[in-house]
Amino acid sequence: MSEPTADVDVVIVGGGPAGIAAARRLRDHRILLLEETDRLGGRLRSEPRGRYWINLGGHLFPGEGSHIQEIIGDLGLRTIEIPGIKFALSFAGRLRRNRRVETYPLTLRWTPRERLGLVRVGLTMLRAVRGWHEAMKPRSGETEAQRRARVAGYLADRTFRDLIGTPPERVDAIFRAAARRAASEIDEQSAGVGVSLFGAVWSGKKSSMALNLDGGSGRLGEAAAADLGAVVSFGSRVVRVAPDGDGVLVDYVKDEEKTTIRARQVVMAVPAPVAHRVVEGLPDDVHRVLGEVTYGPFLTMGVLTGETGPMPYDDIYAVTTPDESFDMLFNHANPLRRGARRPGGSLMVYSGGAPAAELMRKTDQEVAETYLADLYRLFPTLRGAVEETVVQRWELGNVYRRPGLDFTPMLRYCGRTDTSIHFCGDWFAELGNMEVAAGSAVEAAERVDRHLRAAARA
Ligand SMILES: Cc1cc2nc3c(=O)[nH]c(=O)nc-3n(C[C@H](O)[C@H](O)[C@H](O)COP(=O)(O)OP(=O)(O)OC[C@H]3O[C@@H](n4cnc5c(N)ncnc54)[C@H](O)[C@@H]3O)c2cc1C
Repeated sequence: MSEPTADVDVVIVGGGPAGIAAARRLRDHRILLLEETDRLGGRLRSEPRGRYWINLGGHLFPGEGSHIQEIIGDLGLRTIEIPGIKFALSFAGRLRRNRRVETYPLTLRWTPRERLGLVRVGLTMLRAVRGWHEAMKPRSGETEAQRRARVAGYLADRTFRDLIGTPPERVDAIFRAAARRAASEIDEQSAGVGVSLFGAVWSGKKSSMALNLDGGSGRLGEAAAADLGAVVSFGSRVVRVAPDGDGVLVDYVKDEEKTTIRARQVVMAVPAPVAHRVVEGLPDDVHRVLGEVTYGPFLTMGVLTGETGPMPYDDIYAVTTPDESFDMLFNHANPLRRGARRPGGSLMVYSGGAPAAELMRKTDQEVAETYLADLYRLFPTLRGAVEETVVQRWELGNVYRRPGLDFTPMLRYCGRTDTSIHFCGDWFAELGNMEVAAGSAVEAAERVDRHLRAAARA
């Protein structure tokens, strides 16, 4: 093991959207970004395939005025509008499309008992979503971090199951599939998490789910890596972060060799369980919070297709599929479907929560066979058109708030001015997304910047 060297102002651990945002904000200092894998982007991942891309991770980008849009613009990238239907529903053998999403269930054939159950849960949800929209509005004098904490507290004292009760099985199946967008089950996630999933979808034109990154979400990490250059060290797995006098020691393993570097400040831009494992010397309550943040798995499969004519899903971007082995299907070629229909296409299917954990234990080939069997049944014209499948396992797929998590020790810690280890990431929200990751990273980076400037003046 090499001797510690007092080398840099800031070490940033993790090169997902949070690490990228922090590195860009701190690039005027001497920084080093340590990333375990051979790429930046974290859970935003896609691979180019000709004019299409295979998508494997996050893909819905926030709009104008967001931190992510600022990064995208600075890097010379651009988001593109998704023209297609964002919330089709395939259920009981029929594909529902084109109507307002909240009315889909009303078009299904239900028994009187199911219909009554649906109306009951529908009214509960309408009230709760209205409350969520109210909670989302910024209040005067409030910082973004304070607003985020307040929204995370919305209906955080009970599970989503507590809120919706147990509706008849077929009604429940729709809610279960929708809830798995939070990589968890209805009885695991807080009611606020479940409601936020529906709130984002029921926002109509204001929906936050309307943009893709041109060329695929993987372009963000590629462009950021090119832009940051030599300050990124790939293949560098951080194994220990420990305060040391007025600095911090960071141990990392690269090419099987352990190196220790000394930094004045460290930004931890990794999932909470990783931070919990590697960071030492934290106050007990902060360490405990890191260990209590909950994640659920996502299993995704990208599908490259080579059809020569139109497909029944060409005008759709997303379909919820409660009857299938996957929870949702995305048509990643939809944003490119303007003008004449070009041959080929790209789809992604995913499972979240308990079914994802179960299916993840199978081999890639078994996963592909399971997913493809359902895809072919849904869209028989796909048979013979699939050219390639890529299976991706995300064990820490998404973070979701469980009822009862007291996040205040972490927020109090972030408010301190005497710390050298800072945290950011999507786990600062009740439900992970790239904008929270970037926003919390900019806040952490600003604390670091203030600290370094104050130290330089002293
Ligand atoms: C299938 C899927 C779909 C999603 N869809 C969307 C979406 O449409 N819109 C949206 O906003 N969000 C979506 N998300 C969530 C979004 O991807 C995350 O919220 C976001 O990537 C979080 O960014 P982050 O930087 O906090 O963490 P991550 O993206 O997880 O990045 C963390 C980085 O740290 C690195 N790392 C971990 N441990 C170490 C270590 N010990 N040493 C060094 N490096 C380490 C990792 O390799 C990784 O690069 C989706 C996620 C998945 C999996």
